[in-house]
Amino acid sequence: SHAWGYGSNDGPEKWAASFPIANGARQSPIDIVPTQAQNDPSLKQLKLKYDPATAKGILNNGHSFQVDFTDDNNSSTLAGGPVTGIYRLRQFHFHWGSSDDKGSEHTVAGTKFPCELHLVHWNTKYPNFGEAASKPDGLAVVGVFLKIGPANPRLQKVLDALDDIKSKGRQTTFTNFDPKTLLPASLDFWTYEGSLTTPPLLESVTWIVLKDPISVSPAQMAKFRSLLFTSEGEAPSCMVDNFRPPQPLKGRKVRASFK
Ligand SMILES: NS(=O)(=O)c1ccc(S(=O)(=O)NCc2cccs2)s1
Ligand SMILES: [Zn+2]
Repeated sequence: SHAWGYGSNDGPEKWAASFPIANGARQSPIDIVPTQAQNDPSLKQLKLKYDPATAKGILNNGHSFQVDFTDDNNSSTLAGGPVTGIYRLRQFHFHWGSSDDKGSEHTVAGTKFPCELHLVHWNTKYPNFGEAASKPDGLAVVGVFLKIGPANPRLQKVLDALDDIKSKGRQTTFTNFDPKTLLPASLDFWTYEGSLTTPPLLESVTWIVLKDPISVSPAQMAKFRSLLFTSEGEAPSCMVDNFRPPQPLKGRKVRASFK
């Protein structure tokens, strides 16, 4: 079966058995080394247009939690930056650690952050998300680091919903939310060609990792860690350390949108 997780028996070191692409040429995440990233003046400004009315629901999927968006029109889109065409927002989710010294998937010159936000978009040149997810230019994921600091009021609506989705399979409505409020002031980014960081690990993602983090407080991190990997009725297992470690660069170039 394709049951995978983040434990010692089903975690990232075991994924290649069911998903051989885990050892592929463009796997994610990676360690971003700023001094080795090349500034590319041809990179366009990132254009993010999000309509809060497209927020639909929030779900504990047993690996993370995600906020899903209606993606049957171009109300919430990404364009510009390294991509050609228009990509539609599908969902956003997070990865985090059991303590503040780890949790992010991408690292910056070896530095780990306690949490990382991913906003998942799919290329509208394909008929739907599933089709796009299997194409080399099918997805674009914006990554945002979270750094310990003052409580971030913009996170609160998301964190307050977690009480209703504590265990795997729980979902609830989540509307009228603008994910743009979760972004830092600067949209400076690094970009490289990579993959999904969870099975099926498809090599279809143009990664757009923002240079500047947003803040999260220790109390807010505790809310993330209050979720469970497990369903109601199972022996509870805290949802923490749901991150894949950095993967080999294998000759890929990381470009920077800034000097
Ligand atoms: N951490 S990440 O942003 O790289 C993501 C991992 C999984 C994502 S998904 O929700 O798009 N499902 C992926 C798919 C399932 C079946 C076909 S594709 S996004
Ligand atoms: Zn992710």
